[in-house]
Amino acid sequence: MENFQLNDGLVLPAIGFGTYKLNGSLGVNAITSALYNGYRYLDCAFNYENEGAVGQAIKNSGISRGKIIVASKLPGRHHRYQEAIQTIQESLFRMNLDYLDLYLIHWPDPIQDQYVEAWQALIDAQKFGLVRSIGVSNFLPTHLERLEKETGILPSINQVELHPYFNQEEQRKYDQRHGILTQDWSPLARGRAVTDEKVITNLAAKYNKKPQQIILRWEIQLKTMPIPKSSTNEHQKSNLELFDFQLTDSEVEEINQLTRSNGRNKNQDPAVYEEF
Ligand SMILES: NC(=O)C1=CN([C@@H]2O[C@H](COP(=O)(O)OP(=O)(O)OC[C@H]3O[C@@H](n4cnc5c(N)ncnc54)[C@H](OP(=O)(O)O)[C@@H]3O)[C@@H](O)[C@H]2O)C=CC1
Ligand SMILES: O=C(O)C(=O)[C@@H](O)[C@H](O)C(=O)CO
Repeated sequence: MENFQLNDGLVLPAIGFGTYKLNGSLGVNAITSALYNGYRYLDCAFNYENEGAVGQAIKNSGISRGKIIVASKLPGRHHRYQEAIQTIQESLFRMNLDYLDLYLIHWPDPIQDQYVEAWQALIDAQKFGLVRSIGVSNFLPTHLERLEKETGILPSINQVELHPYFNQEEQRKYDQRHGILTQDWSPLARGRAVTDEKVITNLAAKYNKKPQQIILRWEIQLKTMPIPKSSTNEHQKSNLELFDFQLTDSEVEEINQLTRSNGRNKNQDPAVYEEF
């Protein structure tokens, strides 16, 4: 599998595993199975209430801690400096880990407008050794510019909604220009009809692949990192089988053409959306 190297040196695999909705013992089993199937990057969040399940799955897998990249996210209600530090410590406690590999600000929540203070807390958490790398999620260029202006430090990652209906061309270019890796949430559009689009089914037939594999391969060729979630062994395995074929530039462009201005899944526009 190919790798990404972040602006602070941390190396990530080309694809990660999403854990939203994987909670409790069923969640532990699904996440353990993902680790057995070869995933080495787990994405979770304080708000998913599954950090305990992620920690348990890591323990159950028997894989050494240093071989797994673990990421979690700070919720909007804890953007104040002291609360942010305590929340990271609570994430570690829930996961039963000594350090996290990545911690992201989950949403900028621009109306509340405390994300620069939260960023200062993440910068310090990295200095304290609580986290190895710090990033953001759902940040627009205007939010990133403020982080740079007020703290001088840019994130290693920006995790944003990205799938064929919303390809994030502008944000991707901005991130790339600033040395920030774009990571794709809901890379399969959360199971929406995008897999039935003619351009996707035609490419699936051409390459003898599943529609989901065509979409994930397209995201990799956009130089972004998808983090698909799956509760089934079969889908987890299939979502990793992406490295024995390559789309042509014009095929990548054909998939890009599926993007539309209202293509977001739930219309969560970070310019106005607030999540606590
Ligand atoms: N930062 C943020 O604001 C956000 C972050 N995220 C992160 O991104 C991750 C991924 O996004 P998510 O919203 O979960 O949606 P995804 O786009 O990953 O889609 C998940 C859905 O696709 C199905 N699926 C997965 N693989 C296959 C396959 N090969 N064939 C058929 N169906 C498949 C799953 O079903 P099944 O389980 O049956 O396989 C599930 O219903 C989340 O889990 C979370 O970690 C998500 C939303 C927002
Ligand atoms: O899943 C996440 O990380 C979120 O940020 C949520 O907003 C999610 O997208 C959702 O749909 C909650 O209803």
